[in-house]
Amino acid sequence: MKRRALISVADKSGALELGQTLVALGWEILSSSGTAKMFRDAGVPVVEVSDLTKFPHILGGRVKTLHPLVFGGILARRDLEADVKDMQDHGIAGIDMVAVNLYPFEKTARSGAVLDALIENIDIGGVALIRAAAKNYRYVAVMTDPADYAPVLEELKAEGDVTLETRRRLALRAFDATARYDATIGDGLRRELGEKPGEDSVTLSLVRTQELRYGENPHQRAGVYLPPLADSPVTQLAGKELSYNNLLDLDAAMRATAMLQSDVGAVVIKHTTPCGMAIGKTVAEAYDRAFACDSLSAFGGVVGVTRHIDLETAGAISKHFTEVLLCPSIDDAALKLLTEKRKNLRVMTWKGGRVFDKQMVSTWCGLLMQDDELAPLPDQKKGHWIGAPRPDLWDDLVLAWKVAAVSKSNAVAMVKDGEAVGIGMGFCSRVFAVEFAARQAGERGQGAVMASDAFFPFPDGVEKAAAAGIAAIIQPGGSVRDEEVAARAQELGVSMFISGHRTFRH
Ligand SMILES: NC(=O)c1ncn([C@@H]2O[C@H](COP(=O)(O)O)[C@@H](O)[C@H]2O)c1NC=O
Repeated sequence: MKRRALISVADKSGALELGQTLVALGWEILSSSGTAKMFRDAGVPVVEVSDLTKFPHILGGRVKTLHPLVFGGILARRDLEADVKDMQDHGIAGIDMVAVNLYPFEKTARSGAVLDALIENIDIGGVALIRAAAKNYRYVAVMTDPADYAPVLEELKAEGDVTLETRRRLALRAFDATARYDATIGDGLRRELGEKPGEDSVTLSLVRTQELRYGENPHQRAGVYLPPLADSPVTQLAGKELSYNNLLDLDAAMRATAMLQSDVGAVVIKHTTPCGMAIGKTVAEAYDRAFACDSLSAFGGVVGVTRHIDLETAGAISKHFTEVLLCPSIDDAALKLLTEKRKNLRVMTWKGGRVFDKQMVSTWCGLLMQDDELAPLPDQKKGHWIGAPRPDLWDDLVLAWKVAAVSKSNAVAMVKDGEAVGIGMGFCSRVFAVEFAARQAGERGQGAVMASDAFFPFPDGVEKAAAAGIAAIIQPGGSVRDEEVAARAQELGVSMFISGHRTFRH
């Protein structure tokens, strides 16, 4: 008996050669209407599915291959007596190979098509054919990608058959392909219908869009993965390929510049946390001030700015070694200067936007997911002052709040005149964070303000801040010792604003 292949493909590349070779090897080809026409036009013998089933393609192609003579031929277990009897009783002939690729839902969604077009590009029969063939891989070879044709044909010629090992591998890939297809449909329809994904169970399909040279360390393999319908929100204009650690720092720079968005601001990130952050009248000024906070640590940092980069800013940035520069846009002349002076500098533009609404962290206990919101800003109407209100220091308090909110916990930030002068971050004790920030600030701590990303568990952090010359503190409150802490601040003449919310970043 002739072996039979069902070929039903939306993407017809390579399909003609596949059919021709199979026919030359003595196979019979079975195809749906468009694919059958392609074979007929090229003079390749083909049986159209509707001729086999004696049932026409109906509903404009919505039902073409969905028929027991097709699915029976794919799903029958050739060595099971009951299945063989069913095949004989119903005149079903076996189908030994299925080559199917699906209606281009992803391409249609990316083209901005409306709902009707999206719906018509949801493949039903093709997915069923693939799943049936993959389920019955012990007897059937399934190909879902034109790249499969050549190696499978070669094996067929060399071995006289597609080996079980190959059929198994193809089947597993096929199930991945249909899962990815359905996840993409879910994403595309959700987007079109303005629905948010559910939270009880999450279907994520991710495609590796970039293979990274290595991960956090050279012995770790790594890559960047995106959902099929998502694009990276950043564009690289110059420099070496981003590394894994660059991407982590870039994320921190995106968050920090988003926090600074209402101002002309700049941030320098090291190890996913700011080592300088400031606002200024110009981007160049903001950058110089951000750099000055901790110029030692800023070496090899990731710089983010909130406004267009002109030649003056490029001149300022080019003075120092920077790994990555993130900006909304940049002058051609500024880019030229930067790339001439700093060949490896990766220049990235970002107009806003991000890939996921949820922040996902993989732990040894499972994937943690949380809302990925920017920290809420303090509001004088919602929080309250302890001691004398200092509206004159409010702008600095808000900036300090922003710096602490994007810094690693435990974090405190000291700010004076629109510029971070000391950032204590990543400490296990809040009092150590204050000591570190105070050491960095030195004389500049006199009359500065300080933000803390969480409450003070004891008065000691406030005492250290007062000793550094801090005039006002902003903190969430919420400690059992809040009253003791507030009383100490008043004794020391430090005004305190209680904002009401915490901004941990572990
Ligand atoms: N409805 C069906 O019975 C059906 N069977 C196969 N297809 C798809 O039809 C496409 C090929 O169609 P044609 O050979 O007519 O160009 C393939 O992408 C295949 O996945 C179908 N179409 C969609 O569901």
